[in-house]
Amino acid sequence: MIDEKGILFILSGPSGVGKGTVRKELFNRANDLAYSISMTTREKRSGEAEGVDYFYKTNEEFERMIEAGQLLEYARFVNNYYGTPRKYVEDTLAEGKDVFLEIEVQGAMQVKNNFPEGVFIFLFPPSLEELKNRIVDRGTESQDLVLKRLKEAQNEIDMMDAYDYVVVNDDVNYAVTKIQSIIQSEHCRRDRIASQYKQLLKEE
Ligand SMILES: Nc1nc2c(ncn2[C@@H]2O[C@H](COP(=O)(O)OP(=O)(O)O)[C@@H](O)[C@H]2O)c(=O)[nH]1
Ligand SMILES: Nc1ncnc2c1ncn2[C@@H]1O[C@H](COP(=O)(O)OP(=O)(O)O)[C@@H](O)[C@H]1O
Repeated sequence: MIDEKGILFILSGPSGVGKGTVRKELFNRANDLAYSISMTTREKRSGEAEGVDYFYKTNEEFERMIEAGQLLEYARFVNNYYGTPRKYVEDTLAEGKDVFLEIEVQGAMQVKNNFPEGVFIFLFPPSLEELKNRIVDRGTESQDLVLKRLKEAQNEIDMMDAYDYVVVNDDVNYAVTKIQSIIQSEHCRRDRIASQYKQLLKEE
């Protein structure tokens, strides 16, 4: 294989659409993807653990990482910072392993600038009403924050055209199967490009 680097997959979409749920199910099904655990300044929710769901940082620590260029992308989302550790992603891709990011839309757009060869997947709600129900039913946000997240969702949906794929999250299992198909297709596409390249080398 000519290109032995892993492929970077980015799953994004509005808050409450089911990114976390879909990502967890994707990683439950045996595969050799590496999940990049993000840094955040938001408070740990009950049931979450350091180094599993996020690396929890203070504002000061996070801003020091930004200044030191340690983040591949970062965004402020509903009054908190969220960011992707650059070194983990670059080292893992260099080892030939695929890396999977689950991030919000502003950050995904930064990754698109730095890593245009990444594969961008937008998770789409069956309807806005259903999106609202999911955020409310999850019960992690106050009413004020639910409204903030919904307002943000409208802006995020406007960015959908910038993505390579749109997956409707009507049913978790079906959405995960579609994402697995995208991963397989992208490997076949990469192999095709590699085989064309090999052919070119032979002809030289
Ligand atoms: N830009 C960026 N967004 C992230 C990162 N990690 C998580 N997010 C996104 O930040 C948003 C808020 O995450 P969180 O507070 O965990 O809430 P939830 O995902 O809605 O349950 C979600 O859209 C996440 O996908 C990251 O490293 N960078
Ligand atoms: N396909 C689905 N059908 C019904 N409920 C879902 C589905 N996917 C996720 N949910 C629920 O919606 C809520 C938000 O999901 P979550 O994964 O936290 O979203 P996100 O990470 O995008 O903010 C959760 O309560 C989750 O159980």
